[in-house]
Amino acid sequence: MADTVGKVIKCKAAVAWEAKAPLSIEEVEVSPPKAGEVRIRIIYTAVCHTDAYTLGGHDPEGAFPVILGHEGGGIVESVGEGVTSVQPGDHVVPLYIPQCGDCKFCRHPRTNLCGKIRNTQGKGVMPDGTSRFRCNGKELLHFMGTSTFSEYTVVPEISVAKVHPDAPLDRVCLLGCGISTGYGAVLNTANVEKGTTCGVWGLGAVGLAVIMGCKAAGASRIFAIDINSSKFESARAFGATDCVNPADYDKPIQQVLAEMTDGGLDYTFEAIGNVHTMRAALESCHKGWGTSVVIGVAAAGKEISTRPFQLVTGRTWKGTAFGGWKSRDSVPVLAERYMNKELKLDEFITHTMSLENINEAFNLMHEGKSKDCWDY
Ligand SMILES: NC(=O)C1=CN([C@@H]2O[C@H](COP(=O)(O)OP(=O)(O)OC[C@H]3O[C@@H](n4cnc5c(N)ncnc54)[C@H](OP(=O)(O)O)[C@@H]3O)[C@@H](O)[C@H]2O)C=CC1
Ligand SMILES: N[C@@H](CCC(=O)N[C@@H](CSC=O)C(=O)NCC(=O)O)C(=O)O
Ligand SMILES: [Zn+2]
Ligand SMILES: [Zn+2]
Repeated sequence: MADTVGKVIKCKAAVAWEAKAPLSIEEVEVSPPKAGEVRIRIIYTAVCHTDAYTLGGHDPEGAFPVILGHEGGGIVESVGEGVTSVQPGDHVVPLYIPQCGDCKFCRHPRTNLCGKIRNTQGKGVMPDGTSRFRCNGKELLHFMGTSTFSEYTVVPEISVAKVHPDAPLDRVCLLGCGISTGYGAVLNTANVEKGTTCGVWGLGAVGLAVIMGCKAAGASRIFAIDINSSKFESARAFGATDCVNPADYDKPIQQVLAEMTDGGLDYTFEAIGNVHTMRAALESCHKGWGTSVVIGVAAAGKEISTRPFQLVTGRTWKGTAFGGWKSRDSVPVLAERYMNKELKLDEFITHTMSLENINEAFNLMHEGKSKDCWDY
């Protein structure tokens, strides 16, 4: 048993004191887990565009000061009273969509949006309404129920997926968000069939994972659409058959794609978070049956629009959170798929750095150069 059990742990964390300011590396105090909670030593974390979105002040739920981060991999340090599904030493991935197994969402086969702790999680506190983090005498908020930008974090038991001990944490941390999301958007939310045509807007980690899913589903053509043509090489490596930069055309991308595909695509995915590309993705779907899936998270106040006629004439507009995966059940399975070489993770890692350089990781993400993963 670790000698930290039951005690406050002092460790390093990247604290977001306010929106639009760089993260600050601080010594923080992490309280022991209460009943039904798990304290995790985070070994690796990655950055996701959603961390930048919240830090940028675009999240209507964003509150500060906070410890961001939601793509982590770690080892259970200690557990609170009544925790039975994990124990100290287990390798785990924290989950921003929990799975209680009992709420009406968990019992419904068509959603993964467990509702058990959504209200407190959205307020940045644990289910009992309090925080486990303090810094310089001030309370810090949790983020997405995970707060992986800290060497130690505390999460509810229902927000932890136990993975195989041989699964490398520097890789499977990516299953905490972007890769699972893009891959699941294809396999769960859209249910892409063999031989169909697909298109994805935005070739960050999420968009590349969409391409990986489309390839796994047996799509006949996979269109990769981005305004940054330097992304096309990796898109092709993941399985894109056609790369299109809307800036190369003097007509709307909807029209370009309709001409290239005899009327439009069977499935489209928006992985940017821009309401204009969400509209373009919907309108690039084939009349009568095309389905478009919104993955990107748009800034506070933004709304989507299209002519209702687009839906009247048979297109479907859907969205996905965490790729529709029921999280505790699915993340261990995805980790096994990685270990069996059925799912790529290594190829998504562009940089490895230390926690001290986290602001550089955010800069690289803003420059469109990275999927970052670092160790502590
Ligand atoms: N629904 C869910 O559960 C989840 C949603 N997300 C959301 O998904 C989105 C994608 O995340 P991530 O892959 O990390 O993001 P990235 O920023 O890495 O990728 C987005 C890509 O889109 C490109 N792009 C920007 N504007 C346009 C445009 N107008 N037309 C075409 N391409 C464009 C960017 O180019 P450049 O780099 O040059 O800017 C970049 O290549 C984000 O909104 C994120 O918040 C993420 C995870 C889970
Ligand atoms: N807090 C925001 C919405 C942010 C959001 O949509 N988050 C996604 C995951 S994005 C991961 O990188 C999500 O799963 N949402 C489901 C949920 O219940 O939050 C807002 O208030 O608009
Ligand atoms: Zn994310
Ligand atoms: Zn539930």
